[in-house]
Amino acid sequence: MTITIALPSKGRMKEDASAIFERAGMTISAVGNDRSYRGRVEGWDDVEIAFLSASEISREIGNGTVDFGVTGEDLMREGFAEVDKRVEFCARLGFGHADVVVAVPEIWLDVDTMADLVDVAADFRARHSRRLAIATKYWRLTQQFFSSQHGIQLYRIVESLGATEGAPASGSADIIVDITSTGSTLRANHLKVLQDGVILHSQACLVRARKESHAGEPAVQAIIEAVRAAL
Ligand SMILES: Nc1ncnc2c1ncn2[C@@H]1O[C@H](COP(=O)(O)OP(=O)(O)OP(=O)(O)O)[C@@H](O)[C@H]1O
Ligand SMILES: O=P(O)(O)OC[C@H]1O[C@H](OP(=O)(O)OP(=O)(O)O)[C@H](O)[C@@H]1O
Repeated sequence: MTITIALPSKGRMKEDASAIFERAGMTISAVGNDRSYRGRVEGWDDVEIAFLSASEISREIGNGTVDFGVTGEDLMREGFAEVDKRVEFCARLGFGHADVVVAVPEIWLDVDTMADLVDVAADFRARHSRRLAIATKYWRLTQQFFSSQHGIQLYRIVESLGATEGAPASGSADIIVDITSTGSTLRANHLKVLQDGVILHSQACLVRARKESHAGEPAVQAIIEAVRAAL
């Protein structure tokens, strides 16, 4: 059986992902020229590498079109409902750290917690006859956190595909849910993270598609063990 591992072809996770595999004793080389999107692993003839973007990798693992991949936990959890049934998070790799957070304008002085936001959402309805607008590209995580975990139903999601932190200032939304690592983008846009507003601490993970064909396949376990030993 050939096992396909999807690794980032570009972006912030590319170098660190390759380095982990190198340390795991799995040296990757491109098949064909340097711009090839296929690779192989020296000494592991049953393994092939597919180079894809981080978001493509999460999709392909969730669909089971690849066996393993390195991608952000946020992308996996946003992409698929009940993701733990579809995939196994085999290892947290110690890079690509970012938190998915709820952030509000700094000038909302009396809003510091999700409980405060419950009041704000009710207030918006009563005073402004409209719902609290949340700019985000994390629809699923936002809905789970607001509706299921905090019982907030009075909100509206405004889809944002970039520059989410600018939405409150431009008036297209009231608050945001987005990823932050250093916090500098939030500060530059005069936004603050709510005290209990961290939805997910994300980092790069080795993720396996749960497939029946993996049972009793020695190479599957060997890959997991090699990567874990490299951490
Ligand atoms: N400061 C950050 N901003 C955004 N994402 C970050 C940050 N730090 C780490 N990440 C993580 O990086 C991953 C996205 O990686 P990256 O932005 O390199 O993908 P990409 O190559 O741009 O993919 P695509 O173009 O398909 O969106 C996510 O899992 C995210 O959590
Ligand atoms: O907390 P910070 O360190 O300021 O990082 C957070 C910012 O970084 C990312 O944007 P980026 O400019 O990387 O663009 P991208 O999301 O399109 O990759 C992310 O969308 C945030 O806007």
